[in-house]
Amino acid sequence: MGKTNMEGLIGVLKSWSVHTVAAVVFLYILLKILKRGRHKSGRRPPAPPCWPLIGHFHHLISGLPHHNLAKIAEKYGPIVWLELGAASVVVVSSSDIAKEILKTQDHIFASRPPAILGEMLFANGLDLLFSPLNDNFREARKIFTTELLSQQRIDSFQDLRREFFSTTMQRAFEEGDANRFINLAEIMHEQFMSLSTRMLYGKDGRAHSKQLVEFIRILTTTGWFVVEEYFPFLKPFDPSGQVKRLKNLGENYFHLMDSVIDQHLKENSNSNSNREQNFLDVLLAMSNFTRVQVKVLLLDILLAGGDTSPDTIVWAIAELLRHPDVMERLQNELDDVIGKERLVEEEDLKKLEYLQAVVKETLRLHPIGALGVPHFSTEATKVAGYDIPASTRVMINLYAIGRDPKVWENPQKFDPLRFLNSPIDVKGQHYEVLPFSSGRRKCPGMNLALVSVAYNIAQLVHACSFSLPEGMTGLDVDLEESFGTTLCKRNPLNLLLKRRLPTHVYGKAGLSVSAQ
Ligand code: HEM
Repeated sequence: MGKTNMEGLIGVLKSWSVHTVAAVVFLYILLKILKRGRHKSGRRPPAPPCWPLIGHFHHLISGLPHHNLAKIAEKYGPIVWLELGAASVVVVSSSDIAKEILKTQDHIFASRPPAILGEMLFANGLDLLFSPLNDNFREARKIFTTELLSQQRIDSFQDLRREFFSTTMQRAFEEGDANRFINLAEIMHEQFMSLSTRMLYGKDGRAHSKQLVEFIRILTTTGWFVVEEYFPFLKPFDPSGQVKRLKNLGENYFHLMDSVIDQHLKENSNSNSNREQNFLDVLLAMSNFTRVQVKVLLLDILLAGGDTSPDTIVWAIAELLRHPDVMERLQNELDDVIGKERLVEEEDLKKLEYLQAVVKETLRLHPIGALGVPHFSTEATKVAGYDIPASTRVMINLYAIGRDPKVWENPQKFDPLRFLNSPIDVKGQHYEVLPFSSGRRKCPGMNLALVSVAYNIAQLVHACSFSLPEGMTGLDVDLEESFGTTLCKRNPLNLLLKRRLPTHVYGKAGLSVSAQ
């Protein structure tokens, strides 16, 4: 829910006539009375002051939502009750309470609330990301974890990752040779989009389909905040225009994927080769999956697996540029373990302890899913001694948890040393740092993300030297955030990339080696 989205809400409110306002206020009061009847008694978590009609929305109007919610938590405590229009929301900002939600009471909180985005683009939550806790969830999760994201499958994509990183590096060096800067996020997004579609259906979607590239760009850059989700009685009138926009976007995607699937089936029937099955083959062979379901499962990966790793890599490089001592130590580790006569390989990653610490520290400070994906309670329960009714949305402020001063010493400081010789990991067993969340809904792409992120950072730091635009030093690299599909760096990180190792090393790895 970024600033522009809140401006959208204000715009919608401003455009209402007196009659509309009166009708809405009436409906609001009615809703409140009904709700009070439903949640008769109980001790709710503390709540900041609330306004009629919009509830607590005004606390989120300016600034970034995860920052605002962290400030509210500082004042009202680690579990807070918010009314956002008609939706009841609990926001959790401490590791202890996150553990209660994601472990002790995972069976109650592992569902998803209904969402307009899920309805319009994901066929009413027929995918995994938006699916409530039901048989569809269990089946989708199983197919992801066994057929696409298992360790064996991840290993089988190693050559692809090497190939696509080489393409990225080649392009960056060509630009560097011509003294042109590259936007790191841009080339990383391109790499991961090509990689995702190759993993999913064996084709480089970026190279093959301009429409797909455009669709992903629109989906990830436009606001996801839909006013009507919080004021459901407005949905038929669609005052923000978001409902129609998402519906059109969904229809475009389904159409686009139809042609990808048709083409895939045609090529399969024409080919007598015994190529290995890809994920689309597996999905199409599932007799109980409809075509719509196949399309929304593919969209989960295009979306959840698309920007997440590249944006994390950009954060890591930005932090390394701001901390030359950390950059130097990482380069020294890479030079000691790999040497300067070859490029990094994925087998090297487990020997690179400091690199692993850099990855963890980046994820602690910059969890790209800052507020996770909303959870939803399926029955009434108690958390931290408070009564939480059924059908309550739960947001876990993963960003605030990673920076909790009660847990982390000097929490704002980028200091990978805190993870060296420490048992704390980022894989969901230690609730002090939860970039991938934990429990039944934990990110199923975690192991793939961890290897891809570590590999790309290692390659960039070992094989490339970075220069910033003239007059800039590392300290001028800003850490301003943008809150959208991912919590990414707001301003582009423009870099001039040159070769750091002897030229023949790149030649041996199949890259062209024109003089610098
Ligand atoms: C640095 C990279 C990534 C981070 C930090 C990250 C983080 C997250 C988080 C916080 C969630 C929400 C968990 C919850 O609801 O409690 C999530 C869900 C999900 N992630 Fe990731 N993710 C990353 C990369 C990936 C990748 C590479 C893929 C797939 C290729 C992926 C696929 C998914 C899916 C399908 C879900 C929905 C799971 C469900 O609803 O059961 N993610 N991720």
